[in-house]
Amino acid sequence: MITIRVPCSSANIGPGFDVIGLALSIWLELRVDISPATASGAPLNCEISYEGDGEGEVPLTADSNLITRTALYVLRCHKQRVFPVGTKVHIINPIPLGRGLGSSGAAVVAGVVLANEVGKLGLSKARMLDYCLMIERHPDNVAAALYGGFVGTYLNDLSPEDTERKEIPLSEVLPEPAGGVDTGLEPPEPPIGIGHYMKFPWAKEIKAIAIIPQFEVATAKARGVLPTSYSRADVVFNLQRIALLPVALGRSPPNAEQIYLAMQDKVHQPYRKELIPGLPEILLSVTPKSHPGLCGICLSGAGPTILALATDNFDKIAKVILDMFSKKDIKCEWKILEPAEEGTTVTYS
Ligand SMILES: Nc1ncnc2c1ncn2[C@@H]1O[C@H](COP(=O)(O)OP(=O)(O)O)[C@@H](O)[C@H]1O
Ligand SMILES: N[C@@H](CCOP(=O)(O)O)C(=O)O
Repeated sequence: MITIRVPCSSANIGPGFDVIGLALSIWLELRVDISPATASGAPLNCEISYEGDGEGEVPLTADSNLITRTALYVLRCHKQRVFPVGTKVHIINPIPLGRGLGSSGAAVVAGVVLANEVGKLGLSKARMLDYCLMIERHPDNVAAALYGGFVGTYLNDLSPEDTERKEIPLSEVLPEPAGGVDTGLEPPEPPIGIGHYMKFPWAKEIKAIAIIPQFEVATAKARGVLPTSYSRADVVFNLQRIALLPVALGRSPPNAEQIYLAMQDKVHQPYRKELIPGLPEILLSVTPKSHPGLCGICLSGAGPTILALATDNFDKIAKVILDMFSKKDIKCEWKILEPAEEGTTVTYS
């Protein structure tokens, strides 16, 4: 059996829109078995079972499920049109879907790693990141999930031909359904070295409180509400804060005032308030002064989860945010998470 574990992630951490990612301690797990002797004749040779968040909703056919569609894309780039005979993939997913905790990033990473394992492709993590970026086009979640920890990411300036290849519509990378109409053509291969990352230190005292509302916001929708251009003042505001953020979050003991300031944003959070009732009030009123122990607060990824970074008083901080959502008739669950330093792992038993 091959076990693939991929952590969830919180992207942006305030000003680092599409740049900063933090891998956190909820893991998507795949248990993969290849036994030709017990092959069930499943389409594309892949039988899928699923438990956890999304059970009953997430499609379980290899050409529709995001994890196996991604794996098929990578396999087909390597001239393998189907899974090995008798492939069984059991998916255990505790990452809440559509809440800003990187469920799709984790699914894409899991799919690329699945293809690498079953196809015996021998891809490096750097090359696997290229494949992830052909699907999940912002690097913050996938780099954090693949490499683990607190990361800064960037995309290379590619040649015009490579840029064109990288921007091929998603429908051509992952035709829907992937295996339905198999044209036999090779899918578009990713250019080499699309994206890169750098790991930042993380102060051991800081934990992440995730307040997870019981409604979904599709990342595509939350990107659709953002403007296509910004004022110089707003860009400079974010640059000034993002320059401080990795230093402030790596310094031990943490300085809450510095972290709070470094987590302010004018690029995405203000525009997403229309999708998340109560967001501006929560971000403005929960501060290190009013709530000792709090270091900083932001929207997690595209939302609706709120991420509060804190060193103490976790229950009190969570409760005040739960109460504010409750006034808007929004129920939430909450969890204390820690950085997942290791990133994606593969084990064999
Ligand atoms: N484990 C999974 N298996 C299959 N599909 C998944 C899985 N996790 C996420 N997805 C897909 O990704 C979608 C959520 O992606 P997205 O809107 O980007 O939100 P998130 O913030 O959770 O990444 C789900 O609705 C589902 O289609
Ligand atoms: N930078 C992206 C991150 C989306 O993260 P997700 O966890 O909501 O998928 C964005 O802000 O759109």
